[in-house]
Amino acid sequence: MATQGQVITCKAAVAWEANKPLLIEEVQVAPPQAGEVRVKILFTALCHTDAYTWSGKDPEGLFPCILGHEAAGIVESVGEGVTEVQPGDHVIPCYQAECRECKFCKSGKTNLCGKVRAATGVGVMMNDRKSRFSVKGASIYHFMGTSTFSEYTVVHDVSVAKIDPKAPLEKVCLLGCGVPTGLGAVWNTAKVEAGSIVAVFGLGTVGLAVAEGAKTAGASRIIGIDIDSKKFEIAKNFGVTEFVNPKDHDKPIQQVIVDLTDGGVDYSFECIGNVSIMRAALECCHKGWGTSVIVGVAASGQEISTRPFQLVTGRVWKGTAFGGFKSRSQVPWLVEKYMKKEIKVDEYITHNLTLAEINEAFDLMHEGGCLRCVLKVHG
Ligand SMILES: NC(=O)C1=CN([C@@H]2O[C@H](COP(=O)(O)OP(=O)(O)OC[C@H]3O[C@@H](n4cnc5c(N)ncnc54)[C@H](OP(=O)(O)O)[C@@H]3O)[C@@H](O)[C@H]2O)C=CC1
Ligand SMILES: N[C@@H](CCC(=O)N[C@@H](CSC=O)C(=O)NCC(=O)O)C(=O)O
Ligand SMILES: [Zn+2]
Ligand SMILES: [Zn+2]
Repeated sequence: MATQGQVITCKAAVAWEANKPLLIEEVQVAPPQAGEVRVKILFTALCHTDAYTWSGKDPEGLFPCILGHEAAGIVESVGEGVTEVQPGDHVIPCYQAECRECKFCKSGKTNLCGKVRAATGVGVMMNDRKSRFSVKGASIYHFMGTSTFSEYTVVHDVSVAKIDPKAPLEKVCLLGCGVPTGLGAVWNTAKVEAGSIVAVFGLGTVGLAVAEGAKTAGASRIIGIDIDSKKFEIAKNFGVTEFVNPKDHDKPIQQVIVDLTDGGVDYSFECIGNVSIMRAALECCHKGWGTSVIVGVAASGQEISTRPFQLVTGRVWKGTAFGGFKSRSQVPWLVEKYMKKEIKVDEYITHNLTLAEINEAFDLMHEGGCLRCVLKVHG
């Protein structure tokens, strides 16, 4: 292949500073080293976590960087020792790696992987602790080990899932983050049983995927809570059976939910990233068994609190990363489920733009009508 082993110059959206508009730059992307894969990104969506890091509130946020972690593309070239993917394979980059060798992977208790996390948290590659991106000689940090707001990116081989080449990349890019996170929070982390009463706080993509997961798990009631009543109509399509807008009530929202459910819900999910709502989500759970799962990502310095009595009396607080899914093993399975129409994906895509329009796409995220905006990255 003509580009193999060569530096590729291409377009990428660079976040030079927190909160400053992203700039489309000519970026040099170095060839993949041992254990690395260079991917031509065809489509990327925006997730709220990109906005969070861009805002400057992420303690791991480094600038300048190339954000983006919910995408799909085609392998352009591979470094030495890479055996599981080859040029031409269709792939989804995975910010949650899966090496199958580290103590996390072998534990059978978690989907977290320790192989490359120390490097991805500081915006570099494991091999030489350097970035593969530069602009006019200045190094640009990677983000979450994926950096998909670029025409080409370099990822670790443990951070890439090979998928069915027949899958439409402009849709299945969503299986890189938000949809699996919501489904997996229900199926893997909470393990919701049929007949359960479920509360979902925040009806963005992640919260709606929680609702979808709860519906397929056979939940009897799925209560959606959001401050924007316009979300309620669309939420019905994802399985939400009842809606509560905290603005319509004088009582604390946890009391409203407890009163609605004869003592509290079996499972609750916080899909916003607001520590006060995390408390409410725990405290609306039923005494003795109610379990609350934290999905939302809260800003640096924010901490959760509740009376320990809430836990003493049987409520359980959990959290989830990528919905507990083992990325390389299970993302291809999620793609197959989508192809068989067993899970929704298209329904979460409300907007389509191009990489050049990325700042408009971020603006859309803050408007009520946007779930996921998919960017066409090339041409
Ligand atoms: N743990 C993990 O692995 C992952 C975590 N995340 C995190 O999950 C969260 C959700 O992501 P995403 O769905 O993309 O985000 P969205 O912003 O699309 O969804 C959040 C929703 O919550 C609403 N909301 C805001 N404040 C409140 C409130 N006080 N009470 C009720 N609803 C409220 C928002 O309304 P409005 O739009 O009007 O503000 C919005 O509808 C984010 O924190 C994200 O970083 C995402 C992916 C993976
Ligand atoms: N750098 C952030 C960490 C944010 C975070 O918790 N990320 C989630 C994925 S969010 C995707 O949209 C995650 O998987 N966490 C596990 C991990 O190892 O990062 C911060 O410090 O707040
Ligand atoms: Zn995400
Ligand atoms: Zn591992």
